[in-house]
Amino acid sequence: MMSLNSSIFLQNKAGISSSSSPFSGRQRGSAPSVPSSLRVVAVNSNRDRNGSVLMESTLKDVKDGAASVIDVDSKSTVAPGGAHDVYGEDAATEEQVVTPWFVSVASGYSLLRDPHHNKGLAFSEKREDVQVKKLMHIIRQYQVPLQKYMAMMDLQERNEKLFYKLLIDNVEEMLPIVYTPTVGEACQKYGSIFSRPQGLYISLKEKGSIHEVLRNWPEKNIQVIVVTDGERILGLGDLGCQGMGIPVGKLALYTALGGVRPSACLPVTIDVGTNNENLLNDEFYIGLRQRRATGQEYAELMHEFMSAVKQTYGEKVLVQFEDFANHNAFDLLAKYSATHLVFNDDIQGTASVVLAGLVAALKVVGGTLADHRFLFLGAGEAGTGIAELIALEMSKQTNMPVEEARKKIWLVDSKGLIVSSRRESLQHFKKPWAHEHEPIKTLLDAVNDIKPTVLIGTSGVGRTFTKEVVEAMASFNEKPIILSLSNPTSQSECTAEEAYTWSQGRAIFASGSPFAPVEYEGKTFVPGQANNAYIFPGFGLGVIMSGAIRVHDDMLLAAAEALAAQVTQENFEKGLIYPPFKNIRQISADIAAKVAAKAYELGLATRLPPPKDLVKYAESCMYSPAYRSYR
Ligand SMILES: O=C([O-])CC(=O)C(=O)O
Ligand SMILES: [Mg+2]
Repeated sequence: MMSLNSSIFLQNKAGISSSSSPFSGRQRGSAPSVPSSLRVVAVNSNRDRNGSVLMESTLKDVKDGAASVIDVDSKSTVAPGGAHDVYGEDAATEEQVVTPWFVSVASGYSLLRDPHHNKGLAFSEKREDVQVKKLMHIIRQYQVPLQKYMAMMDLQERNEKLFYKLLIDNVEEMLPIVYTPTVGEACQKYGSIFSRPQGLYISLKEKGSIHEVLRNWPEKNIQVIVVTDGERILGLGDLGCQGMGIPVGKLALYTALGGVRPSACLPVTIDVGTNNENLLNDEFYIGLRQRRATGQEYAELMHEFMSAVKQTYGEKVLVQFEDFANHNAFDLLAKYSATHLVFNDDIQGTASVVLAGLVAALKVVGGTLADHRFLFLGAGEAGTGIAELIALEMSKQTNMPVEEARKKIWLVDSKGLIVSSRRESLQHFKKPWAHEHEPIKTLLDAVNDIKPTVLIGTSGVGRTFTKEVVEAMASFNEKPIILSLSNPTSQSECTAEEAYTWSQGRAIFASGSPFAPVEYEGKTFVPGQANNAYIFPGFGLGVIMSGAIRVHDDMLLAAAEALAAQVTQENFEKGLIYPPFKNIRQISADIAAKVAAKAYELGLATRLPPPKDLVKYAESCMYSPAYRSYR
């Protein structure tokens, strides 16, 4: 095995490949130490900007990214969004003058090639808006969503600020490109469309050296890691290390929707192999060609990763688990939630967004949570995660024990209704839902028997809410609530059009992936997008800005309530149970404030004293992609 240091190659949000990954042949040889000529430049640059010579002993700090060029805490109103912003740029207000530099001052050719600082043709004047317009014009000319995705990824590599400006200013149009559904297709074809590595790959071959691999990453002050092992990418199954598109996409939303600065975000894919035969036989597959490691081998690698993360980035780095298969997802969350700041987006983020939609929907259909009956198709991470959060909220509202609240919630899995006679053979996360009932095999029979008011699809299997199922829901509910949450669009349990048509326009419908508005009998229905993208960016911001050290369920409830409160009468009239994404940064600030307030209340926040106005504070922390003036 070649040395780890020799495998480093830095590019912006750089892909760094680890020694065993297929990219490792690209740049061998030199260790990643800073050439001495650059060190001299670093000294000079600091003499120029600060008027005094940097002490020799601080050179290493500069190189390691530990030295702060701008003392943000004391000189800027911008708080933790940039408090550890080594180069001061992300944290600077739009009016502040900053020096664009990494180890050396970037200028001329190197400045143009550095995506973090590049402004394209806008170096002489502030022409960012024109560039956004031009890029949108180009992207709209592509007919194929995957081409748009590739153009966006290319832009992210070339000009980071422009990428985020474009995404923020056109969020409703661009979300389906950089996120579900297109990101799903991108992951499936990742090997073929691959041009530059994004994120950090850690494979089984790095066992024993994960700490060193993490240290290869160019940014040192990481606040959020999104990590996957690629075993359950959306509803598409095992995509091995081609799942990297998901952490990259999720973190793009952390920045665009939640204002966490890009340099604080680290996408990670753990490569333990894949059981996907097509990928194993695909000549363009980019990961380890072996079947998945499991059991102790898997657990040890993950444990080393979790320990290395804490060792490298400290207690307060948020680790978001994403798209792990059920068994690992539940085990990892249970194992690390007491010792690390961890959050599972598929279990907890999805739960929070769905609870928010239900709380909002009750304003239309009436009743409290406890007055309703819930039936799920799918009893994995999302299904049981949502069910548990609903039960928790119901129990808080009514003072009934959570065990009682659970009895109003039924789950169907691939073997039928989950009932007590199946208890022995059930996976542990399904056991709390095994209620007393006759066995029922099919969803349709379960719907007709349980007569739910709310039907939620989390099965990862498309088109399972058939005409008969939706018609049955509409036969005993004036306004049936139907949520088709599986992603991407191909896996959605039914389409928006089917839900509205088969319920004669009475369904309150939302889906995980976006659907266009539907005309039914002269009325336009706008389906909401029940996707955790509403929650995790603001949730993460709230955690970071309060310095929270653990995630607590009450913080998820707080996020859900904050989101539900954003749905207006105007939204309801269109059939929406979520606010439009175009206001998402404001919504995220609000969610962040509520999550932070809860963290303070629970004694989990370490940034003291608490800011007086948490919403304003959240806003002040948010990264803005506007070009800065370079001197
Ligand atoms: O990524 C999404 O769109 C939502 C999600 O977490 C999943 O489906 O796994
Ligand atoms: Mg997910």
